[in-house]
Amino acid sequence: MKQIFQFLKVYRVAAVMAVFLMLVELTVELVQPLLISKIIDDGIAPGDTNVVLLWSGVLVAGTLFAFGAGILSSFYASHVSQSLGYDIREKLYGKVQSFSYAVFNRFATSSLITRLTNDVTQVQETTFMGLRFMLRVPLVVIGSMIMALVVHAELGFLLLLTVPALFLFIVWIVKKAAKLFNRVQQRLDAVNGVMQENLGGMRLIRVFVRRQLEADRFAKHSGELMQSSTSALRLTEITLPFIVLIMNAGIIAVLWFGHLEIGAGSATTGEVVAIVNYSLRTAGALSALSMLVSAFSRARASAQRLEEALLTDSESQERTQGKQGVGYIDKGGIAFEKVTFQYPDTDAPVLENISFEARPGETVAILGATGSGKSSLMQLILRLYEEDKGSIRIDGRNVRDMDLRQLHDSIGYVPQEVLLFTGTIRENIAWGFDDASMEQIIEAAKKAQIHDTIVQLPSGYDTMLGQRGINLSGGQKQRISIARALVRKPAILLLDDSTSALDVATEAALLQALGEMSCTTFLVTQKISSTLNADLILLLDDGHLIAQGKHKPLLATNDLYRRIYESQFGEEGSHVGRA
Ligand SMILES: Nc1ncnc2c1ncn2[C@@H]1O[C@H](COP(=O)(O)OP(=O)(O)OP(=O)(O)O)[C@@H](O)[C@H]1O
Repeated sequence: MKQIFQFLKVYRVAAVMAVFLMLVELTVELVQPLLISKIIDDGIAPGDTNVVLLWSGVLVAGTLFAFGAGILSSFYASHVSQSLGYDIREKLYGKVQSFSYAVFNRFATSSLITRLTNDVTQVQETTFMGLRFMLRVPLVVIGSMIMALVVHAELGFLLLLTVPALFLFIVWIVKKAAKLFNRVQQRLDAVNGVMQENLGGMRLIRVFVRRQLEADRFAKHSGELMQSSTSALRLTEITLPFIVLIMNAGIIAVLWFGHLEIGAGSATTGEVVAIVNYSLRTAGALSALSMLVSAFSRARASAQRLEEALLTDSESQERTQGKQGVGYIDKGGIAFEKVTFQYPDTDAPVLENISFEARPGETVAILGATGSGKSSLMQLILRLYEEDKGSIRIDGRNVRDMDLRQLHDSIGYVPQEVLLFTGTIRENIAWGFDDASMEQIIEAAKKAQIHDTIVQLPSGYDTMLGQRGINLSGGQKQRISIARALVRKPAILLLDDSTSALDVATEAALLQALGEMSCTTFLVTQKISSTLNADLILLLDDGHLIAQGKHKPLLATNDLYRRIYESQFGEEGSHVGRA
């Protein structure tokens, strides 16, 4: 909670104003029963119309004043709570952006979305309620008790008996409910997770006839959410009837003893009415407290989840800025020296003792079975993860010493899973390199073999892409993604199985265009056709670099490479290839 309170500091003036105006409103409210008792005892009972008119006038003026103060207090409270929500969202979003890739993967995306939306809203709403009611409730209760004691000590004492017991009961509820609401938020994460997967994979779900199965999975998680929400709400909802029951018993006691006191001449009717009035106000305040309990319990759970994310370490300055603050790559020569890497929280390394050297401008093809570590190797070059042993050098400099931003600026990366955004094709190609001119965009699109396709579209480069590029074919998406990597003229180009959807002719044209560029290219591929002209082929098997070299020597000396070759070109091709 401490972190969240820090956010309030900026708005302390408005928060104080909200509370101050609420106090004004409250003071008037607390004096009202006293005025009513005066009207009854000094005006109505003796039949003095002037007294009735005078105090009624004061009562009406006070009520209007309280009304104005209440509205102004609400204005300030909503300003504070909405601004607070905005600030927390901003800070959290920035924080998530600053997570290292390993830390980012620790949080489920759906959980981060719930935190950024639902959890922030909970805190926001409770802050509003807090400013308006959190202080008001205890003050109404304490103020009513004091005023009741002032009006009539013995009858006021009855009120004093009931309130502490109720207060302890509410504290118990708050503690219990916080745990339950925490579970509600976790289950909400799960529902969001399933929803995200389902909406993202709608096409696959239909094709695999999994609609019913997925609907069942969703219903299961949604049912669990309903169950935990119901238990949490049930617990908080019993608070209200319980409070009303106890307070009504107190009011009956006040009326009973009040009538005895009036009979004995030691209390007036006005005093009994005033005490009943204070009891009713206390009951109202405690009922509001029961709603606050529910909101506060939820907000507490949400605040804890927000703080967990806010207190998670960002990527270190040293890691992002580099020890020497240098990162731009001149030539693009890459050397791996006995590199071993293991993902955090896993049992075994996914890459072991990898050594190779790619000279500037060379094309390196990485070949290997699925799961052999090809993508992981690329992630190490990008420094999304860092090696555990050995070193990676680019142009002779250890990547660990390089400025991460500059390093990424010098690398063009095309991930295995193409990600396009809602926007025009032009915007998608220029994404990450906003200064790109139209000529540069076209040049990149030509090299990526997608220019001819784009110009045939009715709106050309201004064609709007739907969500994730829904209106394009798989191969078209891949090529736009490649154009995006090329437009920045990178020193190093990493293509992670990015040509899988291209036909052989288009792929050959693309590789030729890439070969004419001066960048060092890493090409993860399953197709031997892509490796034929590579300067270096790395053959990975279960995290080990079992062979490296050019096509012909590998074909002649390595059994696995030859088998892969033969599986794609047939044995005939193998003899031709070796010749
Ligand atoms: N974020 C991660 N956390 C833990 N393990 C991971 C992570 N990413 C990948 N792995 C594991 O590392 C191993 C290598 O994965 P990697 O993605 O590098 O293989 P790959 O050769 O690129 O496979 P593919 O051809 O199927 O893309 C796999 O066993 C995989 O399960």
